[in-house]
Amino acid sequence: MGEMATAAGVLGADLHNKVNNSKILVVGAGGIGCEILKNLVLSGFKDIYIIDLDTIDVSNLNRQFLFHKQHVGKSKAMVAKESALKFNPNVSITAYHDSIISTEYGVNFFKQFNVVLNALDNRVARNHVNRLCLASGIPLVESGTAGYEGQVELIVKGKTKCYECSPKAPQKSFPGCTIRNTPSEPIHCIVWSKYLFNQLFGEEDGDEEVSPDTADPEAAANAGESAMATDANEKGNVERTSTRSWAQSNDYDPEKVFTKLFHDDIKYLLSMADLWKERRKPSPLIWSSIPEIANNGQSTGQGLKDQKVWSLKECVEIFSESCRNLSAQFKKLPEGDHMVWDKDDVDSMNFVASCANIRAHIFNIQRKSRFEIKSMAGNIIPAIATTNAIVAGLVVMFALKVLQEELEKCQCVYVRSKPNHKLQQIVPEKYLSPPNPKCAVCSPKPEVTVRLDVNKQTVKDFVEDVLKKSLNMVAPDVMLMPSGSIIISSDEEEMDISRLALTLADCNIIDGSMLEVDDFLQNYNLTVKIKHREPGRDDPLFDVIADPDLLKPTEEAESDKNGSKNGEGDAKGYEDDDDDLIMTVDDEQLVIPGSSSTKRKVEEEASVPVKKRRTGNSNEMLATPVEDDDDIAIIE
Ligand SMILES: Nc1ncnc2c1ncn2[C@@H]1O[C@H](COP(=O)(O)OP(=O)(O)OP(=O)(O)O)[C@@H](O)[C@H]1O
Ligand SMILES: [Zn+2]
Repeated sequence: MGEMATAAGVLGADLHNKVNNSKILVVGAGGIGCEILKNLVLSGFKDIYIIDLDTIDVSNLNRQFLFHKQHVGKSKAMVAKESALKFNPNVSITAYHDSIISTEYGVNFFKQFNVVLNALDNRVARNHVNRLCLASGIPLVESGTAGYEGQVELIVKGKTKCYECSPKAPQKSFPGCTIRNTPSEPIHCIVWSKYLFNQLFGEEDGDEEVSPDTADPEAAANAGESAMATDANEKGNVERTSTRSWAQSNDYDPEKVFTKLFHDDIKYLLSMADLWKERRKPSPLIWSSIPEIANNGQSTGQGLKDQKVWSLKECVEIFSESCRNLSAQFKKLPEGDHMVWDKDDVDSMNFVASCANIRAHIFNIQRKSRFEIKSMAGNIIPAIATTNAIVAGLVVMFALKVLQEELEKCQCVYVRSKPNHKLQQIVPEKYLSPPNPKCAVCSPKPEVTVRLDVNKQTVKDFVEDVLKKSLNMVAPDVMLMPSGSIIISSDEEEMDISRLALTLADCNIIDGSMLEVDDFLQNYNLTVKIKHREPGRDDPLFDVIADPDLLKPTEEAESDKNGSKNGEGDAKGYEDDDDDLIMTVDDEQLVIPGSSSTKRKVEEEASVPVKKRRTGNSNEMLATPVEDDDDIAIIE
């Protein structure tokens, strides 16, 4: 009784009633999701669905307060439900231990809710929920945090921009040649070491080669001339059956592995002389005479072991030890099974940190502490419980406004690490951001151009890399227009598997071809125009361009690459999928929809009043007169 009266008292009878009768879906039961669920239960929501695919890890316990030690290893969704019910046993909570990206949760599933609240940690799932909410016409409250920064926004089809309206900063990826032949930054060595882990102990992936790449266009002229080059195959990989079988046949002996990777392969690279014409040469290391190279003044933190930069000798010792431990673990696995790299596993992390530093030394790159490597390798920004709590509070406030049909009050809100000049740390935008009319997802007739080499791209890579990884589809069907001939069918029985190995050109897909792509799971149709292009050494294998204006060779389009990189072709970077947050202060993200050249960052940096600049903007809603000049307060 008392509880009911309190809730109605705070919300008012009308909203209280709406809250009582609404049905809500929470996607994700992690840092933000737990907070949201608690807020919903305490605000009087009575019918809540929650879904999470994961189980509880020890590292979640510091901030995901619905979970305790005894829950480690159990389903997040199920435990979150049980814990939240303790606050109010009269609430109905339906929990799914499952991925939201599965066929069961299609448009009809989404349609039963009044509002969907995202509490996810990766772009793939966020894009997917975005599409399903657009397709089912259900409002979506999207949220994310990164350390002290956070963001909450409402997405309603036709009224606001969608999650995919503005291009996200491309996930970092590096050309294979840089990783394998010519690293120049610590991250290149870290990525290489993670690949090495997978080649030796993890899931072997042909895109994660660690041996010298003799097909490097920069060295093509003289690759293969050295005495050692006899074993290079036509794909440019030094033939050693596979790195793994080579290591296995040598019983993972640290000295042999070391010599192969850090001496022989480096000698081989040196033989590709063209690579070193304008670069500093790498220096091969000899196992029996590792030079004494100490921390040489690099930052050593405040004495914390993890924050010291290991000496080269220490690196080699740690490499040996972790290599031995990992191979012992690996041998215990059933035939065909493999390990999964985990930043929190001591040996896995030590292996990557030591290999990265040894390689860095060889290439004259600064070595890093284990701590720094861990955050780079895991691509981690530590989660802050308070930011999650603030964001989750805002999410539920947004949900209340949606129920009251006050969409105009749901401007995007930013939580900032430092106060702005008005001393605000929780900063709303002044207006709802309108949809981008050229959005490849929510515009009335979505269309993109994909530039690639039609003679090299295989159908399989087109599906996996372009349609799935870059355009985030789940089960695409592809028809070549205007004939309507089926190139790819998501129905396995209909699909001619032998076609996957063909190139696009083999299937008559050439420069200027038009494809109709349909993902029935997402209710998403997209027209894809193909533009033939042969990528250079450091170019991604393909790129996706949503805004046709960017293709015109005008000065502006050339000088402003924003928006031209919706998807990064070479998706072999160091990104983990649970890393990208919607909030960054990277100007890549700050593109105003509909305008290819105006960036908010630019607006703030220039002292020209925003009002003035806005009038020149082609976009109707953004051109609305503003009250004062500092309306958009997001920018660092
Ligand atoms: N496709 C998906 N379907 C359902 N839940 C998902 C999906 N993708 C991610 N999630 C869940 O979203 C939640 C995001 O929470 P959070 O950002 O706190 O991550 P975490 O994995 O709990 O912590 P951390 O990544 O910091 O170790 C996670 O519990 C994750 O399992
Ligand atoms: Zn959109």
